[in-house]
Amino acid sequence: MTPSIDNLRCQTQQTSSSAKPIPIRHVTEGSAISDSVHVQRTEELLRLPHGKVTKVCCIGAGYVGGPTSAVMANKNPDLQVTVVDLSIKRIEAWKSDQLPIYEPGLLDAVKLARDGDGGRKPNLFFSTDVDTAVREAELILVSVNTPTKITGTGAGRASELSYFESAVRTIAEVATTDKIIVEKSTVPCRTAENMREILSAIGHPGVNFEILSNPEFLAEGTAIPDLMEPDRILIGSLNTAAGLSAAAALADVYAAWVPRENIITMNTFSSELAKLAANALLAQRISSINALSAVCEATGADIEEVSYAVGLDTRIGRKMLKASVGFGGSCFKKDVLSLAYISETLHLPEVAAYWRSVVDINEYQKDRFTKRIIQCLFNSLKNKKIAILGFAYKKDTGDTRESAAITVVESLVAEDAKLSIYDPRVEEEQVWSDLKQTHIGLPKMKENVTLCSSVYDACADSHAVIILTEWDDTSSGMPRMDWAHVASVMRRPMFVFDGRNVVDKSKLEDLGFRVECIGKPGSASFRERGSVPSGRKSSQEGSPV
Ligand SMILES: NC(=O)c1ccc[n+]([C@@H]2O[C@H](COP(=O)([O-])OP(=O)(O)OC[C@H]3O[C@@H](n4cnc5c(N)ncnc54)[C@H](O)[C@@H]3O)[C@@H](O)[C@H]2O)c1
Ligand SMILES: O=c1ccn([C@@H]2O[C@H](COP(=O)(O)OP(=O)(O)O[C@H]3O[C@H](CO)[C@@H](O)[C@H](O)[C@H]3O)[C@@H](O)[C@H]2O)c(=O)[nH]1
Repeated sequence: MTPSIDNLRCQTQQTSSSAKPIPIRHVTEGSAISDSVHVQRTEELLRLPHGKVTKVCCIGAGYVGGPTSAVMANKNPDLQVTVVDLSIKRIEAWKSDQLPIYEPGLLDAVKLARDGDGGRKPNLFFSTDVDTAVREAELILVSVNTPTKITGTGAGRASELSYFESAVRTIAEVATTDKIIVEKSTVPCRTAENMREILSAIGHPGVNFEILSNPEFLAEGTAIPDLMEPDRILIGSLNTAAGLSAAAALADVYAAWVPRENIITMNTFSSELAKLAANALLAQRISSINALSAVCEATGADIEEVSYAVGLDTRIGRKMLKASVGFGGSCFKKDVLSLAYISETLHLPEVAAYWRSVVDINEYQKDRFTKRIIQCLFNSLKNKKIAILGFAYKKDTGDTRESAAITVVESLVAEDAKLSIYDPRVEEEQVWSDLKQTHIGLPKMKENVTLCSSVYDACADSHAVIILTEWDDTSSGMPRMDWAHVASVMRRPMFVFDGRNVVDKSKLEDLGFRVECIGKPGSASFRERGSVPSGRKSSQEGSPV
C-alpha cells in the first residue's frame, strides 16, 4: 500500500517521542525490497521509538563535519556534539585556534560551542577516540570523504566508498545500543541499502540501526551562512514507522534553527540521488555558460552580457552562470562522474554520456584558456616569467582540490615557463603537494615554480599575469590591486589573462595591458587602436605608469 501523507504524519506522531510531527512535503514509496525487509522488524522497532537526541557523534572532521557540527552544537546548547577523526593532526588543529580549514566565520562558531561563553557550557568536542564517541551517541553523522576511485573497477569515475564503509563497520562493531546513522557524505544512490546489509550482518544482536540520508549542500567559502540558513534540509528515510521516527528525531535537531517548512523528507534513494542531481545540475550550468563563452570569443559577443540577459528569465535565474577558467572543488567533478558511472552501470549509456560531457566541457575550458595564453605569448613560454594569482579553486577557501590552477600550472610548466604563484590562503605545503601529483613531477616543478608571499612580488618582472582565483577580500585581492604599480614592474608587452573576469578590462587597457578575459573579445585590436605604450623591458627601467 502506498501510504498517504496523512498516514505517514500519523505514524510519525505515534512512533516519535517528539511532540511535533515533521512536516512532510513530499514522500514517495521506498523500494519494495527494502521496505519488505524492514517491515518484518517494524513491530520490534515500534517498541523502541527514537526519542530526543542528546548526544551526536560526527565521524569525519573535514570541510563538512567540522562546520556542520559547529553550527549544530551552537544552535542546540543542550546537545553534546563530538567530532571524531582518524587524523590526530586534524583533531589537534580543531582544538586550537589554527583550525585545519579556512572558512569565514568558522572560528567564532567553533569557539562559542567548543570553549563556552559566559553561562554557556561547552558542547562541542573533538577527539580521535572514535569508538567511545560512537558508543555514547544516539545519532551518528558520517561525514567522511568519498573521493573518486583511483584504481580498480570504475577507476576515475566511481565513488570510493571504502572510508564510508569502514566508518559504518566501526559503528556496527562498537554499538551496544540503538543508533541512527546519518549519511552526510555524498554517496551513490542505494548506498543506504548496502550499509543496512553490513549492519545487520555484523551488528550486535538486539541493536537496531536506522539509516538516514541527509546530504549536505554547503559550498566552501560560504559554509557558515549556508549552514545557518540552508535552502532546505533533506532527510531520506524508509517509509516505515522506525524510519520516519528516526527522520523525526533528526528533524528535531535541525528545527532548533531551520524553519520546519524547510525540512523535507522523502525516501532514502531519492534523497541520495537528489544530492548528486543538485551538483550535476549546478555543474551543468557552469559548463553551459563556459561552452557559450567559447562562442562569445569567436563572435565578439560578451559572455557577461549574455549571462545577464538569460539570467533575467526567472525560469533560468542568475546564479551559477559566471563563466570561468573552469569549475574546481572536491565535489562537482567527482559527483558528476559518479552519476555518469551509476548511469553506465544501469545500462543507460546515453545518460552517462550526457553527464560526462559536463566534465568534458570543463576540461576543454581549462585547455582552451591555456592554449590562448600560449598563443598570445607568441607560442613560446620558454623561460618567460609568468605570475599566477590564485591557486584555490574559488575565493574564501584554502582548498585546492581539483583547482583549475593545478591544470593550468601543469600545462605552463610543460612549456618551460617560470611561474611565480601567489595565493593569500593556500598553504605552501599544499601547493607543492598538488604539483607533485602532476605528470611533471616535483623536481621540475621546483625548478620552474616560485611561491610568493605578495601579489606584487609575483608580478615583478613578469611577461604575463594570470588570474585563476577571484580573491577580493584583501587589499591584494585581484580587482583591488594597484595595477599601475604592477604595470611599472612588468615586462613589455604586458599581458593579463583573467580566468575569472574580475578585472576592469578597459581600465587595464588604458594602463597599457593587453587583457584576455573569458568569453570576451581580447585586446587583439590593440595595435589598430594604436594604444600600445612603448614601455620598458623590465622592472629595472623607467618610471611607473
Ligand atoms: N567539501 C564540501 O564542500 C562538501 C559539501 C557537501 C558535501 N560534501 C561531501 O561530504 C563528504 C566529506 O567531504 P569533506 O570535504 O568534508 O572531506 P574531508 O576530506 O575534508 O574530510 C573527511 C574526513 O574524514 C576522515 N575520515 C575518513 N575515514 C574515516 C574513518 N573511518 N573514521 C574517522 N574519520 C575518517 C578523514 O581523515 C577526513 O579528515 C564527502 O562525501 C563530500 O562529497 C562535501
Ligand atoms: O557561476 C559559477 C559558480 C561557480 N563556479 C566555480 O565552480 C566551482 C564550485 O563552486 P561552488 O559551487 O561555489 O563551490 P563548492 O564548494 O564546490 O560547492 C558545490 O559543491 C558542494 C559539495 O557537494 C555542494 O554542497 C554545493 O552546494 C555546491 O555549490 C568553483 O571552482 C567556482 O569557482 C563558476 O565557475 N561559475
